[in-house]
Amino acid sequence: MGNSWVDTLDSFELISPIDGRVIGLVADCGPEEALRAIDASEEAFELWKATSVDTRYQILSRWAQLIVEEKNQLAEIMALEMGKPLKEGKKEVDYAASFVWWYAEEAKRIYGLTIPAPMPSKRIVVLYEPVGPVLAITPWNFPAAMVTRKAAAAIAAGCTIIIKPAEHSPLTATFLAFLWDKAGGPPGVLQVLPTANPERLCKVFFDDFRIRKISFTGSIPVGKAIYREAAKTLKGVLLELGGNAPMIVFADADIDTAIREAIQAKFRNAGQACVAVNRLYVEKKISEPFCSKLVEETKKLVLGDPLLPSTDIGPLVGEQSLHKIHSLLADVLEKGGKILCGGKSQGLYFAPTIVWVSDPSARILSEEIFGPVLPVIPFEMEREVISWANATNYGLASYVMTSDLKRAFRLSEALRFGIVGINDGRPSCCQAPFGGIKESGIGREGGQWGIKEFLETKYLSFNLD
Ligand SMILES: NC(=O)c1ccc[n+]([C@@H]2O[C@H](COP(=O)([O-])OP(=O)(O)OC[C@H]3O[C@@H](n4cnc5c(N)ncnc54)[C@H](O)[C@@H]3O)[C@@H](O)[C@H]2O)c1
Ligand SMILES: O=CCCC(=O)O
Repeated sequence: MGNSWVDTLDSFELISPIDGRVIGLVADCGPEEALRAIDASEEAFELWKATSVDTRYQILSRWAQLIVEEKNQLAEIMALEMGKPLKEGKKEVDYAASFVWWYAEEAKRIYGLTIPAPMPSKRIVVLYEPVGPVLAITPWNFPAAMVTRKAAAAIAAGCTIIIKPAEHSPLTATFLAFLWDKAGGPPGVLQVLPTANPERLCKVFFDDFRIRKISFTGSIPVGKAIYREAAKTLKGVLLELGGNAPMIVFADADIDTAIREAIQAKFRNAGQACVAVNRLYVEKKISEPFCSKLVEETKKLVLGDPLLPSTDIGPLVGEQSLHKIHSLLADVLEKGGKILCGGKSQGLYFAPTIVWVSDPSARILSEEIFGPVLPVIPFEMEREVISWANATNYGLASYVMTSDLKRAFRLSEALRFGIVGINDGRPSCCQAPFGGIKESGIGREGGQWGIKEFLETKYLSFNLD
């Protein structure tokens, strides 16, 4: 807390999904620690908001550098605490650092405005100021990038930030805080409070007027609850919630590209990504050859110990995910579907699976799978597949595979999602606006949009008469 490590009365066991072993005891922060953190955050805010953008740039750059230098260590921590394979973990560390580099630079570009006034004696000036202390609540599936995507933008804007990481991944966030300290980050600007009881801890933050913004990434039900809580003291909210991404493959697509991108978009992080393909619509006239090639490529993915460099897919994060996936598959099979490959699990290790779905009422098409299972559905008409793709309350990512330029534009405009990947299964990057519409969220992270979430607009009216 501040920049010092604090002992708590309680702790909780951190269990690795690799083999169910206890890998550590983590401080279980409660209301007392929450209040201390808010005091420190408020005190630090007065100093941090007044720092020069050069200072912010230098500290953030050093933080980014240290994150990259500790890539192997961070990847190992992620593998141990939430099961991400090392090779993916290293990519995530680069992705996490890219936000810090980006916002180190973006701090320099918080430009105000002057506006021609209605009278010769008046001047209008518009300034952007940091919103104040921020609470960030992050998920376990991208334990490094979801922290830096929020923290770097908030800190660059001049805010202070308190991070409450997910119960499955407190160590990655804590290690990032250690690196922040090492980079010369001042006390109280970035704090991490792990807990086994998020509701009890976060109530203190929700009720405290001094927290002026909540940036949340996680599931839709929790996002909605946070939205209600934030309303009590009218805090701003940034909500990055779940997805149910369609990928539509037209017969005119480059099939090798479509398969490569589908595999990438589905099996990254064992399907535990908000932008993961949840429904793969394939034009009927190519569906058979497409599926056999897709199955052939999927079978090449290596399932196993995430600490081994050859592993592509590690364990699921917990039992709850496992039960959900088995139940979604059982429902598909009951409704006439067919497993084309995979479908089996051993412990938390679930084989990469392709399943043919013939009944549109299958639950797997309307719920977020969050695991390595790819449902394939044939279609015949463009208009029909657009309406199927849009028939969801989710609105995060969507994908179109086509070589027809006119179709690419038509589909980009017709799909009601915040992100459309055109022949691209991995659109996420630090430069672009990431976020959803409908129930997938409010606001955007990344690029020039991410920093604006942490800025207020102030209007100065000068009367020179
Ligand atoms: N849109 C995005 O950018 C994005 C990115 C990653 C994950 N997600 C979504 O996150 C979900 C998976 O992550 P998850 O299982 O960790 O989600 P989750 O909603 O269960 O938990 C997310 C965070 O909220 C905390 N939390 C849970 N209940 C809370 C409460 N009552 N008060 C305060 N905090 C609470 C958790 O401890 C965790 O830190 C999926 O739906 C996925 O699509 C979205
Ligand atoms: O889980 C969703 C976040 C991953 C991403 O930023 O691509």
